[in-house]
Amino acid sequence: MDKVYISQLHVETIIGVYDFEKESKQSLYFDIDMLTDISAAAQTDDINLAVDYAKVSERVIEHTTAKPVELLETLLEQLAAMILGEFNVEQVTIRVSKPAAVQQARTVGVEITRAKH
Ligand SMILES: Nc1nc2c(c(=O)[nH]1)N=C([C@H](O)[C@@H](O)CO)CN2
Repeated sequence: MDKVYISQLHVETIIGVYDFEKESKQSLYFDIDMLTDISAAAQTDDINLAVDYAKVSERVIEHTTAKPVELLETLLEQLAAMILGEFNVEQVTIRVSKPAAVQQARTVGVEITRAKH
């Protein structure tokens, strides 16, 4: 299967378990791998037959900033369902990093893989 990907998409949003995290935005960085068959897009040179990484990026930013959640896990499940539901993607892997969360670590985060069933 082919892959369309987005690397280090930066989004500022309210996210976190603790009260202080609900008061100011933090940076999240997303890496998204989307498995899809690119042959129809390649043969026709038609963006409408491609998984448009710009549109996926827009939707990820929109969803992430729309309604705050506490856990990265919750956000990733929602984003995976959105991408599989709205785009021609068979399987998606999303990794989110929250670099300010643990002072002693360069970054921390969560990664999930979900497929269409
Ligand atoms: N597995 C997770 N662990 C933690 C999360 C999370 O979303 N998933 N979140 C926090 C806090 O919000 C943290 O970022 C603040 O330091 C802690 N652990």
